[in-house]
Amino acid sequence: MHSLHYVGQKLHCESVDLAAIAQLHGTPTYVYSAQTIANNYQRLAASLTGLDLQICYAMKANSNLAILRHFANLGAAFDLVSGGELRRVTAAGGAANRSVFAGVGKSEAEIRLAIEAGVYGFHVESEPELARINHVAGQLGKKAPIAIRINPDVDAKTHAKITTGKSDNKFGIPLKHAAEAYAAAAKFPHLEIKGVQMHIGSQLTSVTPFAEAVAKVVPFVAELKKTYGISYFSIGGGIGIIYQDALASGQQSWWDAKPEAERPLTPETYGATLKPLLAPLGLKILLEPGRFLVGNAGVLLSRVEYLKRGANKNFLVVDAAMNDLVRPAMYEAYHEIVPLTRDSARPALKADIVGPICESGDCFAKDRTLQSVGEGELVAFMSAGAYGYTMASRYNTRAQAAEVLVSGSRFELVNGRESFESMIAGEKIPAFLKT
Ligand SMILES: Cc1ncc(COP(=O)(O)O)c(C=O)c1O
Ligand SMILES: N[C@@H](CCCC[NH3+])C(=O)O
Repeated sequence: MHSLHYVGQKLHCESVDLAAIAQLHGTPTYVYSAQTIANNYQRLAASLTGLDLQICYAMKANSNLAILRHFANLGAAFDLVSGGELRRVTAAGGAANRSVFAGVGKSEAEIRLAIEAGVYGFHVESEPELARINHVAGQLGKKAPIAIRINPDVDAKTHAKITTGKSDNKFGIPLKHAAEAYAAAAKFPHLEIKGVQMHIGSQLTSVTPFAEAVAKVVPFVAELKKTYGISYFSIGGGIGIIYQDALASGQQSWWDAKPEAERPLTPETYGATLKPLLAPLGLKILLEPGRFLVGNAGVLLSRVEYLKRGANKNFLVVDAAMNDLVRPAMYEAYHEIVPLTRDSARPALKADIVGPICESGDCFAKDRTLQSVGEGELVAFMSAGAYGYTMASRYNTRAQAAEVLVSGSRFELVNGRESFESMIAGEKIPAFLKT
């Protein structure tokens, strides 16, 4: 469920007409719904009541400071993957001491920053990393809390580029080597073994791989509790969202019309399936959802620049591009595209929806049929709240988009459109080129 819906013919986010935001702040602009995020968060937390639960929002999905503060207010901690993300948590007023630090390539400087900030746990991805964390903690005269990321070798049945729990992915330590890794960790004087972690992939639309992975590692987790007295098990993130039919799925009626067996993965199914596997462990359970919490809470607003006729198809050239939203180019991802003002009396148009960047891959959709769009009109790319702005680049010297947060009938710019001056601020012409 989400808060994007038509009021009459105008697409709204909560009570705000999205066209008013586009008018005021221009396009391309990301818009997020605070209400949808809160609903997603509370619904997921409710599905696991009874467990000692901490949601660590995977901030790589959307790390705007306003979004982070919203999560902090809701009681979330954070799953972070870089020193930069840690600094964002602090800047937003989030709790670093309840947050966890993942990633295969943590630098010494990042480890130092995280120990000083008092992170809850380092999610360690290799044996050399154990040695490095121990070394830095020793220099600081501290003990660093760690959990080892287990790679359970389970097929997440998602896009090949976003699966992480198979043995040929770079993530985690294979289950069969994990006992040895923990034994190695126990020997380091500046490490405190605190937990265990796994994350099998992103955009999972069935609960089966989650259940398979949890069931596979639970016996080992119970062993760790006995041997090392670990206190937590992080089962990662990965819950998928609806990309096709994104707009309609915001309404209860869409769900009611579907037979139970055909409903996409819900937090209720996720919770009901995993709770019986996790509860007997008697451990704190951490979840690291990203996309599920923010994906359907965001849209990317864009304006149609041209309707161009090709030899055998139409091209709708919009002012957003792959630098703003790279998912279609990178994963062949589907994003629903809808008009901000609908008019069913107008003929439908079939076209490729493309951006202005000089790459054939700068294509959001092929042969898509859109209702009521033409030159100068506004469209929304649905389900763009996760891995949208955070994956943006400046390719073709395109400024990064603006971001707006909506709450009820209020909205505020939470990141202004990047200026040309700030894009080039770090660049300079060296003396030897100056004549
Ligand atoms: C360690 C870790 N935790 C959590 C996530 C969040 O994933 P998602 O946005 O699919 O929930 C990711 C990204 O896949 C991750 O690498
Ligand atoms: N960035 C990806 C998901 C990868 C998640 C990060 N481990 C996406 O847009 O779907």
